[in-house]
Amino acid sequence: MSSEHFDLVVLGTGPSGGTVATKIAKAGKRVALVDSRTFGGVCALRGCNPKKVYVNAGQLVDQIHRGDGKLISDASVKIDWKQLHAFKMEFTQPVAEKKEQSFQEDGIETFHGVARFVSPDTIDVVGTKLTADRFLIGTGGRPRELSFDGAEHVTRSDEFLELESMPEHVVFIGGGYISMEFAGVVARAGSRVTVIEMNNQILSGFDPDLVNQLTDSLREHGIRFQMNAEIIGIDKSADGHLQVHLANEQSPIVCGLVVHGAGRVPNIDELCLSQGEIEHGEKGIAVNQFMQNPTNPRVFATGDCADNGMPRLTPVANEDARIAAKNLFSETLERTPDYGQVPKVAFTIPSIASVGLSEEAARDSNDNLTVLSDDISSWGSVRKTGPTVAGYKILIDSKTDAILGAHLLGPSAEETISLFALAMKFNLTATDMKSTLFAFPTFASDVRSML
Ligand SMILES: Cc1cc2nc3c(=O)[nH]c(=O)nc-3n(C[C@H](O)[C@H](O)[C@H](O)COP(=O)(O)OP(=O)(O)OC[C@H]3O[C@@H](n4cnc5c(N)ncnc54)[C@H](O)[C@@H]3O)c2cc1C
Ligand SMILES: NC(=O)c1ccc[n+]([C@@H]2O[C@H](COP(=O)([O-])OP(=O)(O)OC[C@H]3O[C@@H](n4cnc5c(N)ncnc54)[C@H](O)[C@@H]3O)[C@@H](O)[C@H]2O)c1
Repeated sequence: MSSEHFDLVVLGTGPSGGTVATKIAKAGKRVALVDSRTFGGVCALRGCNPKKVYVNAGQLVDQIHRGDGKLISDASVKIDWKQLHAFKMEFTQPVAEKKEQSFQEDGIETFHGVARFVSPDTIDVVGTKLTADRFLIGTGGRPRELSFDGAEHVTRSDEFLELESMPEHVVFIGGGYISMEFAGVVARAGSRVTVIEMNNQILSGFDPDLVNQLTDSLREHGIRFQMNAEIIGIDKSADGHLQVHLANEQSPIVCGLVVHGAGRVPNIDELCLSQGEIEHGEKGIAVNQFMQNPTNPRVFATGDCADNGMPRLTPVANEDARIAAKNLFSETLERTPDYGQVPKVAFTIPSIASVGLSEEAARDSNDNLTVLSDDISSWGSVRKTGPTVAGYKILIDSKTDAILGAHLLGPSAEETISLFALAMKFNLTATDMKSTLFAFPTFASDVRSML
């Protein structure tokens, strides 16, 4: 059994682990990098990037259908899942090899297999022992375990992204990011869609009024919602159909595919963290403001597996990585993350976005709240794309003119929200934004009219 010593061992090659490994290796340290799956992490291989290829297809079909008889005269387009999958592979296929090669060119030693702590300064990777002065854990997240009978029939998001055909009826469990992004594409491709949500609202982190506006529009596009629903089991019939049984419903929902969109949890179960004396809990690996674990100071954690109190998104993982890289070998720990205001976007069709406080939180914390909001489906910028839904809600402190939160729905909401994130990070007031000349005609130029 071999054993090697490194300055730093990094677990996970996603946006956070990969970045830290590269920065520290470039600073001259001896670095090992381990992943249990192909190199590249969730975002590049099984998350943000491949997902966006699918969303682009759904948006394209949507825009063509909306423009029928207005912008164009023949809207006969369809999604070919086999072709779409092949196009997605153009982006994902080269990642693993290119990434690993690039890590090795930076002098990083790469290891494949599940990493497990055997002591506070040693991990085991399929029989090889790696000891280190520092460890960076960036093992990300995984879908939450589902506890009902027949959960093995549920397709996870990474498996969904490998499908080359889509059945006539698809059921999504949960009405969060993953379900609502995929559901929009599947519906635009012509399949029936049912979303089963345990709560009374989908997309819980977004503005409820805009979510209602979006939900009404999704219903018009044939997406069916079962709210406040509890799945008690899934059966597979002899002909391959799945039957989803809900509490308080006599007949099961019959479909060809059930997709997991019921939340993700930190991917830490296999790490044997207790053997490494690493404090952790349900929300992930404990970290202080320097991204360091309080019970094993050799260990730092970043991204989706870290209990950093932040949304589990790539920009957060990147910021964690920036800070961990500064602190890992620093004699004085002083760098802390500057997350600013993290913009959130669900790439629904059209997209919904949010930054800063919700209306409820702004009301609780501010006596001088002004709420600017409207349904802007009839605005020229929106109608020029063909009819769709759009709206906004902007929260302002009427005394200081500070922007407290911004919530957008509609074409380009995914881009426009970052203007608000920038304004809020650098304390621009509502008047500052309103007095800025934005290029016209663009969705950004609508911001002046919103304020
Ligand atoms: C379908 C989907 C779509 C998403 N879309 C977006 C989006 O549009 N925008 C956005 O900001 N975020 C999105 N996310 C979230 C985003 O992917 C994550 O926040 C981000 O990837 C987290 O990065 P990370 O560095 O924490 O680790 P990850 O990217 O999760 O990578 C972790 C790596 O660790 C490896 N690993 C796990 N356990 C071990 C072990 N024991 N030993 C060795 N290696 C291990 C894994 O194989 C993996 O490669 C999406 C997620 C999903 C699932
Ligand atoms: N655009 C993006 O930034 C993006 C896209 C995809 C994923 N992500 C990340 O991945 C995470 C996971 O995504 P997700 O969509 O799986 O989770 P989510 O947390 O966004 O939503 C999960 C939903 O499932 C519901 N739910 C949970 N268990 C259920 C059950 N048994 N039956 C019915 N409903 C149930 C919840 O009430 C919730 O509405 C996100 O929180 C986000 O951090 C981000």
